[in-house]
Amino acid sequence: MTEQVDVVVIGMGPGGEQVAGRLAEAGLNVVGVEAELVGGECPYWACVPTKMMIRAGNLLAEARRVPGMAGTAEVRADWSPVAARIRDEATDDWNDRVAADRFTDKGGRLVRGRGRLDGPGRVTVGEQSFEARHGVVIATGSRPQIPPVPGLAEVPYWTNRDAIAAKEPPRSLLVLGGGAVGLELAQLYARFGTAVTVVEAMDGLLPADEPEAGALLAEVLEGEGITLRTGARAVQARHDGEEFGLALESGEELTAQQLLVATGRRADLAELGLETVGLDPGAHTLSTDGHLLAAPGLWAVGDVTGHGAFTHVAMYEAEIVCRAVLGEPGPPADYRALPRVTFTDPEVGAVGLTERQARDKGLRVRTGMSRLPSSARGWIHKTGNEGLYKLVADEDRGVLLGATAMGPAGGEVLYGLAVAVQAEVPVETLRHMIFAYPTFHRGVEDALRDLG
Ligand SMILES: Cc1cc2nc3c(=O)[nH]c(=O)nc-3n(C[C@H](O)[C@H](O)[C@H](O)COP(=O)(O)OP(=O)(O)OC[C@H]3O[C@@H](n4cnc5c(N)ncnc54)[C@H](O)[C@@H]3O)c2cc1C
Ligand SMILES: NC(=O)c1ccc[n+]([C@@H]2O[C@H](COP(=O)([O-])OP(=O)(O)OC[C@H]3O[C@@H](n4cnc5c(N)ncnc54)[C@H](O)[C@@H]3O)[C@@H](O)[C@H]2O)c1
Repeated sequence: MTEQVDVVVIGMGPGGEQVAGRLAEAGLNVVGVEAELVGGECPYWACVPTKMMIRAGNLLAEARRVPGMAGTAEVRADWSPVAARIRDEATDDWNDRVAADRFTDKGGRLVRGRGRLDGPGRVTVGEQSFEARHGVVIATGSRPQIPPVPGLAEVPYWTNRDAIAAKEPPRSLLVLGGGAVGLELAQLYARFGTAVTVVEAMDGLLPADEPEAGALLAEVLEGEGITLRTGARAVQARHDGEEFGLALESGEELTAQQLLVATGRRADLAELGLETVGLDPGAHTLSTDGHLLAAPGLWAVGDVTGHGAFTHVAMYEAEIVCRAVLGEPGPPADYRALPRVTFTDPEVGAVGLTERQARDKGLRVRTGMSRLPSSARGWIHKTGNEGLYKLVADEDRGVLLGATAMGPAGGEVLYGLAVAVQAEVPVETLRHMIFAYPTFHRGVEDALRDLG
């Protein structure tokens, strides 16, 4: 028996939950299908618990900055309140009852299991089958991408999930991948006393960001005692029951109690039945139009679209899909001012294009940079004041294409820059603004001056 409904949402992470909840509230008959936990990766194994862990690590770091600034402080790190907060406050011990109730209270129907397309508008979940009058939304997110390093598949490595569920910090940790996941976790574990080594294949950390930001972050992390190996290729992984070993192409072998693989994420589209709606199940992401339509009556939101693996992208796309399904007017998706923040200390906030991306597009680019320690606020702040601002301007149009705000409040400073990129505020207008003294964001004025 096939049940007739209005909409089926496959995957109830931040993107799917938002679509399904809002459409149910609007009175549609919505089925939300979830294979694991309603809420997805973000609240249970990603954004929320990592930011709780980072908050704890940053508290330790701030306390260690007291000497020479405000007296003396004796700091003894203890992981137990961190592990307890993750269980009690962030994840309810990885129980999604609150999130599931939130959806059903809006009038939605939750079906537990793995959803699969079975032709246009049709979805099966185990023995159950649904036909969706308005359409189907794919919001199945992503999972860790494990690189083909010989031996890696045979060893009990950690992914982000294990790093978040850990009941105590390991004595030593090898982190494969110097991107956002790897570096946020590397720094916070190091602050809790773990001896951390990061192995990154590219020449610098955060290779998708401005190289100046990656270089400064490397300096900061090394200053905190983290060992970095950049431009390093892992050629063999092993585990002898006690210890992990990672052999590098250089001949060096790194060892540690734990190995965290943080080398990116990929959408897993193979088992979704995409071939039944004329789409390629071997694709890396689902291609969509400006209103997130992947095929007639089939929308996609979140990590599966490849527009940026961030919760704010999933939620932004969810709103567009809701409008499309409800027939409400609204603009198509616009990713020009996509913001992203890596919550290391200092935070690395970025929006729009990097200098390299802008030049690769053939644009005439001018850049401006300022360093936080030489701003008034940076000088006042003193210890922990590392940071920089970099602006990328389109010389022909006189507007910002992108910007990086790195510093103690880099993610917050980013907001003004994101508005400037989104609204195409002329650089000339930005130059004649008043920047409050002595804020961290005043460094943006210095970077504007450096734009020339
Ligand atoms: C360690 C870490 C930290 C992060 N920190 C941040 C951050 O600070 N800020 C930020 O913006 N982003 C962050 N992210 C990224 C963020 O978690 C993701 O971009 C976000 O969760 C994506 O949401 P989504 O709805 O696309 O998918 P997901 O959250 O992946 O949810 C997809 C859901 O679909 C379910 N599912 C999959 N296949 C099926 C199926 N066939 N049937 C039924 N259900 C299915 C899954 O079980 C899952 O619950 C972080 C990621 C990681 C790994
Ligand atoms: N604060 C945030 O918003 C936040 C935090 C964490 C994750 N995320 C999201 O999750 C996504 C996944 O994060 P991630 O850090 O896993 O991926 P990533 O793509 O950001 O970084 C992965 C890193 O691993 C490196 N790498 C790949 N293969 C390697 C190999 N074999 N050996 C050594 N290094 C290798 C890459 O060069 C890259 O620097 C991010 O792109 C981001 O969208 C966001």
